[in-house]
Amino acid sequence: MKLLDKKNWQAIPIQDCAEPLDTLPAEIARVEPHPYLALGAAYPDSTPHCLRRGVLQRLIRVHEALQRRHPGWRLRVFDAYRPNAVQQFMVDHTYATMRAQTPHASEAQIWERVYTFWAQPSDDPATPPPHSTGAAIDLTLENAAGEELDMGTPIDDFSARAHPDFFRDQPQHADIQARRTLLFDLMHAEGFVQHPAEWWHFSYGDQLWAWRHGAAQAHYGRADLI
Ligand SMILES: C[C@@H](N)C(=O)N[C@H](C)C(=O)O
Ligand SMILES: [Zn+2]
Repeated sequence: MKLLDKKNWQAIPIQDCAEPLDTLPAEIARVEPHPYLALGAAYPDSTPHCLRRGVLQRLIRVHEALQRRHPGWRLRVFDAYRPNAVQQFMVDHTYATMRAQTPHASEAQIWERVYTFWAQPSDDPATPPPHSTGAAIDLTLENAAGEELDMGTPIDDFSARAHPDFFRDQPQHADIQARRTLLFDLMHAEGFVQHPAEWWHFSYGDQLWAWRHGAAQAHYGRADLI
């Protein structure tokens, strides 16, 4: 299952608007400890809990809209800014995990699976992995009791169940599909686009956004280069 053709979106030109990275406010919940820090990823000059200013402003409006619909509920951020070195670390980690879990699979089969869910690490400023732009975010919802809602899979579940519409024709899981649809609708209303293979990944203004949005240019390139 290859859902993204890199040729389609990584060729889109980037005109970076040079907004700074801003830290997520306390009212938006975070997955703690940060999952990639916990795995040993290094962030020597940065924190994963930040986004480009305009992207964060949109996310705060999403959060306010969620609270109008469901008082006390909060967005819960799993990952936001991710330098290219961390992208490489997580791709290597996922390859090693899949290698151990499927010893009979070929290298090509495993890489195909890895790159269904991860963008290719790249040092080329013309092809930044989405999270390295500070314009992409992985997130879910929590209720007023601070409990993470059941979205059908955890974030970074690398299976077909991660597909946003996986539960759409399963009436017994209508509650899960309704929560996925709620997250999508709230994010979409603020201009975010969703990754076609992952219910939890959204972005605004990066190349993937431009491709899915039909825009001629992306607004955000690698955040460490501005
Ligand atoms: C795997 C997930 N956490 C993720 O962020 N995937 C996208 C496609 C990425 O690597 O940018
Ligand atoms: Zn993501």
